[in-house]
Amino acid sequence: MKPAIETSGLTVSFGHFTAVDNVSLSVASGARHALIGPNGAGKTSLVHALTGGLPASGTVAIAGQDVSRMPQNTRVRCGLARTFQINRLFAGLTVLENVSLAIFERDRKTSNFWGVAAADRQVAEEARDHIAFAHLEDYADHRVHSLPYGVQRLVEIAIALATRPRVLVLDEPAAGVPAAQSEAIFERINALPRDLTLLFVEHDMNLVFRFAERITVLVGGKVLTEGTPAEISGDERVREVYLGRRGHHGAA
Ligand SMILES: Nc1ncnc2c1ncn2[C@@H]1O[C@H](COP(=O)(O)OP(=O)(O)OP(=O)(O)O)[C@@H](O)[C@H]1O
Repeated sequence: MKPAIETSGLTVSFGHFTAVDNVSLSVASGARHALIGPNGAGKTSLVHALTGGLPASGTVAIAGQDVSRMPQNTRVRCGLARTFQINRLFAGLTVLENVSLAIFERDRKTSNFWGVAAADRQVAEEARDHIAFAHLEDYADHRVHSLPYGVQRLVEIAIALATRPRVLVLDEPAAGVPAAQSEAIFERINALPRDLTLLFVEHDMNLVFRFAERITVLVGGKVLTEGTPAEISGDERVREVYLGRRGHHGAA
C-alpha cells in the first residue's frame, strides 16, 4: 500500500533562513505518527508545507497522488485535512451547527446555509456521525463558547472529519488544555477509525510515547532520525538534542 503521506526534498525558506531542510518523510497508511523536535525545529512549518499553507519546494504525495502544486483547499479534497484552530469555530453556534456548516462548506453550499440548515436532515445526520467519532454526542446541542477548552479542541477534530479526510494532521491537539485532560484528548484521537492516518506534533513526551507508533525527530529543519517509540527513547542523539533538554513544555 502506498504511504498516506510521502515527501521528498521538502524545503521551506524564509528569506535566507531554511526552516524545513530537504525533508523526506513517509507516513504509513493508518499510522499514528508523531513529529517531535525542540522549539524552532520546523515542525509547524513542515505541517504548513504538507497542507499547502506555506510555499515549499520538493514534493508531497497523498496516497501516491502528487499534491505539491495544489493549493490548500484542493489538498483537502484529496483527503489531507488539518485541524482548524479554535478561532475558526463559531462560538455562538452549537457543536452540531458548526459541524453542519463545515459539511456545507465542503459541498460549497455556504451561501444559503441559513435557509437550508434546518431543513437538511442528511447534513445533520452526517454531522452527528462526525460528532460521534469525536465522542462529542453529549455536547451536540451545546454552544461552543459554553464548552471547556479541551472539548472545544475535539470540536475542531469533528470539523476536520467533515472534510472526509484519509490523513489528519494535528498540530499540538492538546495545547492549552490542562495536563490532566490532555491524555483524554489523545485517547479520543487515538480511537478515530484505524483507516484514518494521523500525523501529530506534540511536545509532551509521555503522550508521544504512549500514542505514537512511529516518531520522526526534526532538528534544525532536518530529520535527525525516525523509529518506533522504543528506538527513539533509546537513541542517544535524541536524548542529547531533545529529551535531555528541559524545555518549557516539560520534556524531560
Ligand atoms: N513566517 C516566518 N518568518 C520567518 N521565520 C519563521 C516564520 N515562521 C517560522 N519561522 C522560523 O522558522 C523556524 C521553525 O519554526 P516552526 O514554528 O516551524 O518550529 P516548531 O518546531 O514548530 O517550533 P515550536 O515547537 O516552538 O512550535 C523558527 O526558527 C522560526 O523562528
